[in-house]
Amino acid sequence: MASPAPAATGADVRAVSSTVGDGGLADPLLAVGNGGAATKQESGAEGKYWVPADEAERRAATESGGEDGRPLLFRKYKLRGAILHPYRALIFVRLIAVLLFFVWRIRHNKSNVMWFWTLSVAGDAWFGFSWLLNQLPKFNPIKSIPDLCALKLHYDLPDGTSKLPGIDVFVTTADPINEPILYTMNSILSILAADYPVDRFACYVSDDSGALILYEALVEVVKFATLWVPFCHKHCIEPRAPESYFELVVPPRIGRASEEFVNDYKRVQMDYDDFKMRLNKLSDTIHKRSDVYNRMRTPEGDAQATWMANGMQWPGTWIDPTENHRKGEHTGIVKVVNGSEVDANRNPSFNTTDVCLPMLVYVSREKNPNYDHNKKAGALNALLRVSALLSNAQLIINFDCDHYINNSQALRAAVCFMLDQREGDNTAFVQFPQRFDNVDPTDRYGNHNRVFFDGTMLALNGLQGPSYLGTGCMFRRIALYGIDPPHCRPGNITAKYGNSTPLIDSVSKAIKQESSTTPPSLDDTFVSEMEMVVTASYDNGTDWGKGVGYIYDIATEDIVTGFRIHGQGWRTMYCTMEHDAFCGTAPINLTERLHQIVRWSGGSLEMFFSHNNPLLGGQRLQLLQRVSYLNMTVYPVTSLFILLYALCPVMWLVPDEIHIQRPFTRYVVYLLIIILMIHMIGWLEIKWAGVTWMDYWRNEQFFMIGSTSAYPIAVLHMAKRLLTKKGIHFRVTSKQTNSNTDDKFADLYEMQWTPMLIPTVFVLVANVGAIGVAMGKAVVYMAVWTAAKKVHAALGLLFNVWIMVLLYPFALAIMGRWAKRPIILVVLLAAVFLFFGVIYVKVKVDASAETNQPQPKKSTAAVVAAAAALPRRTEHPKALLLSDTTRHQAAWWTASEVPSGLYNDE
Ligand SMILES: O=c1ccn([C@@H]2O[C@H](COP(=O)(O)OP(=O)(O)O[C@H]3O[C@H](CO)[C@@H](O)[C@H](O)[C@H]3O)[C@@H](O)[C@H]2O)c(=O)[nH]1
Ligand SMILES: [Mn+2]
Repeated sequence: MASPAPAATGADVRAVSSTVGDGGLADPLLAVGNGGAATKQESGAEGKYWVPADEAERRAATESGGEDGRPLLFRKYKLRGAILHPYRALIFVRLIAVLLFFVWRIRHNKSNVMWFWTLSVAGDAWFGFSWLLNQLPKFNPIKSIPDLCALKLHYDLPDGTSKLPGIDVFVTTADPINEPILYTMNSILSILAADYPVDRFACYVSDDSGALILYEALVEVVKFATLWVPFCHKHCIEPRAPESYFELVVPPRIGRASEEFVNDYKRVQMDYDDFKMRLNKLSDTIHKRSDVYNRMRTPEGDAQATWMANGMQWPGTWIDPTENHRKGEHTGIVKVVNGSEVDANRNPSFNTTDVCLPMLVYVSREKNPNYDHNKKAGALNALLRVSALLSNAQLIINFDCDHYINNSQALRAAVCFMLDQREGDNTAFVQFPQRFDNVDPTDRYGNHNRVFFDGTMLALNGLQGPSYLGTGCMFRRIALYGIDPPHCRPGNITAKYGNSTPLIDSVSKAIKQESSTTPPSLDDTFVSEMEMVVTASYDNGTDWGKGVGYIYDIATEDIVTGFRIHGQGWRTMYCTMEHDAFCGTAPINLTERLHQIVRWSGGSLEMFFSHNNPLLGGQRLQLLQRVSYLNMTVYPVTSLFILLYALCPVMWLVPDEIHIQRPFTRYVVYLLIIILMIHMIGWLEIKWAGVTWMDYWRNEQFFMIGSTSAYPIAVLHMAKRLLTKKGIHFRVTSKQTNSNTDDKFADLYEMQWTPMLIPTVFVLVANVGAIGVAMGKAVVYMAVWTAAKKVHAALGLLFNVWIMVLLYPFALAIMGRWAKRPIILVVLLAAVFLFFGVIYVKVKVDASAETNQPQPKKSTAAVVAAAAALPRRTEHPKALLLSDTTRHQAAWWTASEVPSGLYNDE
């Protein structure tokens, strides 16, 4: 787990010694992990479970000098037979077991509540099916490790120049408040300082808020970058996002570090503090300046404009919003922030010629209330077009504004896959895992989602490749243009790119891989062309958002964009690095996190009910790749069954006894076998994925929380969309932290109630209450129960407790600040159990006093058991969240039928 301490030490060592310039990839077997202790453990796992898979290819390449003289730039590893064979065998055996179990249930259709029995068998079938969807694509995990040394050897020329391909880096931001400017600027600084030839990459920032403050912040970034970038290059600084660097690194002292480094460090740190101060003051500066100009130049009664430093009115949104100058309604803006000239005088002491910065471009596409802006996908497509005109790089990488480059070698790592002799030309994108540095140490809401990133995606890497996950993904430009991969012999280009002739020309240039070596001159005609391609109406009548660019009409553009690309026959690669490539922020507030999950799971369902349905679309999808997309689009449905089972304990309120499945003992034995098997498979997955039990467990817990809140809401949204045609609103995840406190994790304790949380509260209360009642029952009936009944009751209770344990992070969440002392929860729970127990005993004793009939009507414990019967996690669609190892076990939910038989069978 990403604990700040070991990371700090690592960064410190790197900064001081200046020796690690290759991102720590010298040993390819150390390719996964995030530093410190975790790395040690994981690298051990690597050596143990992974073996080279491409020795023959490498030999052939060496002998022949390569098919076309191009080098092999990554290494492939497969799972060692000692773990792969048992893993596959277990999956097979479990499949048989689940089928037998299912047949057995059908043949023993004994229940006195037949509708419940039928429902539970339907649930059984669904869980079994969705477990298969999740499990099958993991049959052959493959790890690919970039070979940075080989890349250097072949593409960096001895004269200091380079043959590396061009990269256009995209950053999207939508809101300067919810997405704090400081984070965005840090992300941009890490990009500008990345280890890549400065004339070969450019950074494009999309600002969907159209605010002057963001543009002026970029101007400040350029000023600070002229110091920061050479400092990073000179001392091999990691990470190259200054905020994280200064936070993680112990300030160097003379004696431990060279005097030169200490002096440079101090100077840059001071300059960084100044830079932050200027950023903080920007809002004020703009206000004051605008007041002055408005007083001087705005006639009485006219709208109060917002003014730029050069004395011109800002074309975007104004502080006092007015027609054509408000959020959602303003003209398009494209501005090259730094051009090519940089103030070289600012770094006289760094003795380096490396003062140039990559081109930095500010883009705010036109907003017009009469058009759908297609959220992030629309913003990215606008960047695609502007960059096509300006630099037209062959490769593109996009970042959310809160994700920075954590390993300066990351761009090079991705390029290794794109240029490799074997599959390079057919590789459409290289996806990196998402890592986060603001997550609480115990990762209460499973934000790290390691099971998904390190397990599921690695498995897909053995098929056609990982899906596109949003941020930290490098694309081949032509793959985004809807063009077929070379192995499919692309035909004529029929896609409609709109009516910008320079843009259409740039497409043919991109196909021929001609990058423009001479940047276009930014004259008026050219600037208006750039503004034309970011107008709100540009997409009309074109294929943008359909077959070209990032796909529209869905809450999650990522999964569906990746799907379309895979469907055309492209392959993709997954790249993990020992020192994490990128790092970002995740919502550690439960409500914020659940909103994110609603968007992801809602987007998945939207995809299922669209023409991008994995059963219909994607001609060239490999079978198992298709299965994995199917899994990613249907998994939220599972939550409906889970919710139903989790609510079963309310049955203790019903006086009649319920029998769903008999004979009971045999039933429980079958169930336990199936459950045990799913965890054995999970255990093997943990091993090969190099994740911890804690990651696995958090995944289970959060799947349960989501299944009783966010996923059912997504299903409702989908139903609404089918009826009303209105999609899910893209609610930008708030990255604001509670600034009134010093506590880095204050957001964790901020409880924000939303209706979505009600079902989970209900499930929690039902289960806690049921345990209390079960305890009461034990007091009343212990003396009359047979041994078998006691065992059954204990089993029921166990299941019930299991649900409670799964919902533990939720219980902490609703305690708000009180959760800082979890002991309060323990005491509270004990009190509630006692309360329900006492009430039960009291009611029962009173009732038997009246009727003199002490026999229990129905087993609480059994009912309780029902609750426990949950199926487990499913796959997260967009991965971000879900788990996936074992998913649905028919078994678990079947446990819900425990109530049926508890006291009646046998
Ligand atoms: O109208 C919009 C809405 C969003 N964004 C940007 O989109 C990115 C992602 O938005 P965020 O609210 O942070 O979503 P997350 O849930 O954190 O993002 C995850 O999920 C998204 C899909 O739902 C992916 O696109 C992201 O890459 C992935 O990190 C941010 O940079 C936003 O600025 C825009 O540019 N314009
Ligand atoms: Mn985000």
